[in-house]
This record gives sequence, C-alpha cells and structure tokens, in this order.
Amino acid sequence: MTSLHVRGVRASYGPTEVLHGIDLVVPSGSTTAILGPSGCGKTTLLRVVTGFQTPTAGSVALDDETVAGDGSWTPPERRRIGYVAQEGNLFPHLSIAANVAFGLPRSERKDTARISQLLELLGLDAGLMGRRPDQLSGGQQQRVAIARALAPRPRLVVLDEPFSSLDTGLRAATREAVAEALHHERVTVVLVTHDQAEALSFADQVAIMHDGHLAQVGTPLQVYGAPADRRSARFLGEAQFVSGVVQGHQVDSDLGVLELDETAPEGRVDVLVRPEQIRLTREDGGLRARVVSTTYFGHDALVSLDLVGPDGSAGRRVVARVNGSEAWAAGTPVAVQVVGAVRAFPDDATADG
Ligand SMILES: Nc1ncnc2c1ncn2[C@@H]1O[C@H](COP(=O)(O)OP(=O)(O)OP(=O)(O)O)[C@@H](O)[C@H]1O
Repeated sequence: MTSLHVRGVRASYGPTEVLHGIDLVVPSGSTTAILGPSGCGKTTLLRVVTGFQTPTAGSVALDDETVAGDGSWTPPERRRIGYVAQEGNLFPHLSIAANVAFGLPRSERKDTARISQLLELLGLDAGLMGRRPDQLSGGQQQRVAIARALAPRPRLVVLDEPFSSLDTGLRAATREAVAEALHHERVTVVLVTHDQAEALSFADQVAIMHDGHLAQVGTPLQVYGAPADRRSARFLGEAQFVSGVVQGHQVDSDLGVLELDETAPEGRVDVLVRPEQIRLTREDGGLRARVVSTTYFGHDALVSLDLVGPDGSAGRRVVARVNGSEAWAAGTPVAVQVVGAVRAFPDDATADG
C-alpha cells in the first residue's frame, strides 16, 4: 500500500496558471474524492499526479519516492498508477480477458486465474471473458476497465469521473461493486467527480476544489457538516443562509435563537441552516410560517415556506426537507423549529464568495 503526497503543486497551460498551490495527502489504502465544479482544475491535478503534465512548482511523491518536482521526474509508465477514464476506453478489438490481461506484465498475460479473480472481484461472470466490449453494458465495461487498472497491482488508482456516463440505477450498483473491489485490493484511490453524493458516499476523504485551490479537505462528515466557507457549503448539498447576531454560544437569527456548532466572534453573521435541520409541525405557536410550495422527490420533498412576522406579514423564505410521505399543501400554516447546532460565517458576503 502506498500513500500519495501532493505538495504546493502549481500547473499552467501556456501563460495561464490553473492550479495555484495544491497540498493533499491521500493515506495508504484510503480513497479521496476531489470534488469541484467544471473547469476548477480536477483533471489537471490528475494529469500532474499520473505524469501527463509537469507541475511548474511543487512536488508529487508516492510514499517517500518523489515522482515529480524537487529535481525528480518519473515518466507515467513507470509510476505504477492505474488510470480509469470516464468512458473506460477498453480496446474494442480485444476480448474482455485480453483487455484485463493487457494490464499485466507480458509474462503473466496467460494467467487466466488472475484475470477471472479480477472479473469475479468486480462482480462479473467469468463467462464474459470471451466477449468483446461492445457486447457488454456500460456498467460492465466500466467494471472491466477497473479490473484492467487493478491487474498489475498499481500503487495508486486514479478514477476520472468513472460513473458519470452511467444512468442512475446502474451508477449506484457499479459504484458499490467498484468500492468493494478497491477495498478488497487495499489500493489507494483518487476519484475525481462533480457528483456530491458520489464523493460523500464513496470516499474516506473529500477535497473540495474551487478555481485551482483546495478550499477544504476532510471526512465526508466534516465537509458537509462544517464547511470551510459559503461556497463549499453551497456546493455540497442545499445551503441557505439567514442573518443573525452571535451572543456567546448562541445566535439570535431570523429562525429564532439557535445553538452554534463552534464559537464565533460576537456580532453580525450569516447562519448556515440545511433544509433537513428545519422541522415542520401543524402546532400553533413557536416560529410561524406558511407553506408556499412543495417539490416532491419520492423519498423526500423540499417545502418552501414564508416565515410569518408577529404582525402577520410575510417574512423571508426558507426551505425545509421533509419525508416524502408527508403532504404539505400550499397555504398551510405551520410551526418551524431548527434542529441541531448551526454554523456561522462572517456576514460580509464578499469574504469567501
Ligand atoms: N489543454 C488545455 N489548454 C488550455 N487550457 C486548458 C487545457 N485543458 C484544460 N484547460 C483549462 O484549465 C482549467 C482547468 O481544467 P480541468 O480540465 O483541469 O478542469 P476540471 O475541473 O477537470 O473540469 P471538468 O469537470 O469540466 O472536466 C479550465 O479553465 C480549462 O479550460
């Protein structure tokens, strides 16, 4: 097992710098998801790690072996990094067995035991070995691509949006099978995605990238529950901000007096309240609101509400996430309660976007 160390990496296309000093450690045998909007530099970081791009500053090391930077350079084919692209890129003219074997050293390419073990590991029937890629579903093709990447026992596996071309049901099943196989092989993994649910469910660690910077690196719970800035909060799940004033461990906000998750400087703040933190009841009293509309998703629903002021006037709009089986018709008067501690950010909207 191998750990990945990215230190102060900068990278450019011509005169334009797109990575502005990336620091990231992926511990041995763990999975890190790099999550960020299109164009933020995720693929460029993968290119630097795999060796298809030279950093203009900083270094990349696998354990204590520097493969780029600090005067060292190991070409991609000698880094022992397995790479899986969005479309898998299987060789169309080769059988499934030959595709997987392609990853093995020439002397081991006839090792059918290793090939069937890998296919089995990815939940693929050994009977598929003789087929060609176009005779498999998209999900099966991606599993074969992962098997091919794992075949030579790489030090690191890099997955660039490997599930994004699959439809929703197939994506979840493929992701689960791949996660299990990677875990079984105890390989270190970097996954690039712009799918929040994928990053949170697949990875031990999530790195949030914006404009060539890592805004935050932490466990899925940390990055979702305690985002470093407003932009990361908005990028990961639904985020709404209400104004408030910090008083000790509490904040007096548009949604009442709420507990803070950590101490914040006294004064005006914006308070992050996730929709699932807002509970609705039909009781009279408490903080009053009126249902504006409901968007139904099956397992849950988002309910838009206008808070009602003491004089009965409509106040600010907030959104609550409720169980999909609950029906909240437009116009229904409700009582609103915020559950759990909330996070405060300085109220200067320009502070972190
Ligand atoms: N070959 C290139 N030449 C010039 N600029 C490039 C090149 N490849 C990427 N860029 C630019 O570098 C920036 C980062 O691109 P990159 O592909 O790393 O982002 P990304 O986060 O992977 O995006 P996506 O999720 O859309 O794949 C973007 O502004 C992009 O336009």
